[in-house]
Amino acid sequence: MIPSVLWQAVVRVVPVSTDVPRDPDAGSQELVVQIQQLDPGLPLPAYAHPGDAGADLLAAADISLAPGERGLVPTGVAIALPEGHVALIHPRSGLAARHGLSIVNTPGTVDAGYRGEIKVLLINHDPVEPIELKRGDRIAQLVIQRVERARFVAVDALTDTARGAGGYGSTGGF
Ligand SMILES: O=c1ccn([C@H]2C[C@H](O)[C@@H](COP(=O)(O)OP(=O)(O)OP(=O)(O)O)O2)c(=O)[nH]1
Ligand SMILES: [Mg+2]
Repeated sequence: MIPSVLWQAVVRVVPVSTDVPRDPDAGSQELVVQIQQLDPGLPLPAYAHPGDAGADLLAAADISLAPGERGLVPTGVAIALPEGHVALIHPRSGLAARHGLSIVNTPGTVDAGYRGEIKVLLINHDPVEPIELKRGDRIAQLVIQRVERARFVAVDALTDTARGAGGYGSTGGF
C-alpha cells in the first residue's frame, strides 16, 4: 500500500504518454494543427488573447442575413486535427449580444478526419435588423478539445444514481 502523499508525487512525475505532436517551443499547452489556407488573402484564425479557448474564424465572403435568415459561410481554411481531438465552432458572444448573430448547429462539430473547408452555419436571430458581414470579419470561434470515443456495450439495466431519470427541470427552477 503506497501512502497517499507518495502516490501523488509518483503521479506527478510520470510523463503522460501521447503521440499527439506538440510544439516544443510553446510549452505543453499548445497542440500543433496543420491548416490549409484555401483563401490565402485571409489571415489565419487566431486567439485574441493568451489563454483564450477559442481562435476566431473569419468569413471568407460577404454575406447579408435578413431577420431569421441563415447562411452557410466559408472560412477559407481546412484543418487536419490529430486523432482524438475535435474542433467545435462556437458563436461569438459580442455578435450575439449586439446583433443577435448565432450559429444554427451550435457548437458545430469538425471531426478529426474532416479535410474540407470549415463552414459556419450562421443565423440572424434579430427580429427586425438585417446583419451585413464582410469578408475578413470574425464570425465564430474554434475551440479544439480532446475527445473520447466510446465503445457502446448493450446492457439490460443501467447502474443506479441519485439523479436517476430526473431531468428537464426535475430540481426546480424559477
Ligand atoms: O458547423 C459545421 C459543422 C460541420 N462541418 C464539417 C466538419 C464535419 O466533420 C463535417 C460533418 O459535420 P456533421 O457530422 O455535423 O454533419 P452531418 O450532417 O452529420 O454530416 P455527415 O453525414 O457528413 O457526418 O462537416 C463544418 O464545417 N461546420
Ligand atoms: Mg456526422
